[in-house]
Amino acid sequence: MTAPARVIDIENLSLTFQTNDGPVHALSDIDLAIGEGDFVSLIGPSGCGKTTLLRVIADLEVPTGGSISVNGMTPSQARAKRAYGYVFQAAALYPWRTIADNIALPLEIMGFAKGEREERIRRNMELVNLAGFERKYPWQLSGGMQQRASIARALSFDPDLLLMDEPFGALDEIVRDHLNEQLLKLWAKTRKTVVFVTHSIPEAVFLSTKIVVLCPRPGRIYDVIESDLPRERTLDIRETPEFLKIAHRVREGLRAGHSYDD
Ligand SMILES: Nc1ncnc2c1ncn2[C@@H]1O[C@H](COP(=O)(O)OP(=O)(O)OP(=O)(O)O)[C@@H](O)[C@H]1O
Repeated sequence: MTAPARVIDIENLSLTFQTNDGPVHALSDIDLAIGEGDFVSLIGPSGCGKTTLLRVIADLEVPTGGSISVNGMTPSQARAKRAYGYVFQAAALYPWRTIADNIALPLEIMGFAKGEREERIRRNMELVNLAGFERKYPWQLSGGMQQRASIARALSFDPDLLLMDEPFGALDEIVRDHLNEQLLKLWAKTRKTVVFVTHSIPEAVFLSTKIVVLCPRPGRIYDVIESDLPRERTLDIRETPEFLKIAHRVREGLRAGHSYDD
């Protein structure tokens, strides 16, 4: 079996923000390889650079040192080629547009013809189990449904890479569990590569093929855990010794990198 192609290659990457209070070392000495079809979670305490790392991949921040390639290109080339879809913590849907019209937005910007737009809206709404809600407005949907709509929007132009910044962080645990299961099914069906930011240990372990534990000041990688759980999982897996072992290692990493002075 050949090794999966590299989608993201990060070497010795750093990013220092210059602020009025002096430099902030948001990322330091980051080395990370993400293969095609991987589901990678970034987990760590507040301020350890999770969002900054995701934004570097998305070309929304420019590193101050080291190198990064996305699909073999610079992040800016990858962004120009629409290599990724981005899902934010808040669903960020336009309240004056229907769900279908929100999903259509990137397609309109990219100049897709009307028929193709409609087909993609239909396909992606089905993928996130929102068929039938096309004409609703975002405020008529629950928080979980809104997040599913924003995932459909990120997938509408069929990027190979999905970047997700704590998409389910604001939802209650039962809804989050349900969306985690749906996201895994969607990942299995679409074979996307996913980079997912979370604060939740069970969420990271349940979803990921690889878990990256970060620690702050400066933001750096403390541990990278390759999961040996089967790719097809249901929530019951959280009771198994294999799951608990990985969760334990993540917790140890978080504890080691944590400062209780905050
Ligand atoms: N534009 C910016 N200018 C200055 N400092 C910044 C900027 N963006 C982030 N930072 C700082 O960089 C560090 C990392 O921030 P980042 O938001 O990436 O952390 P995080 O791990 O995603 O945190 P959280 O879990 O709270 O979202 C923090 O100290 C933050 O204050």
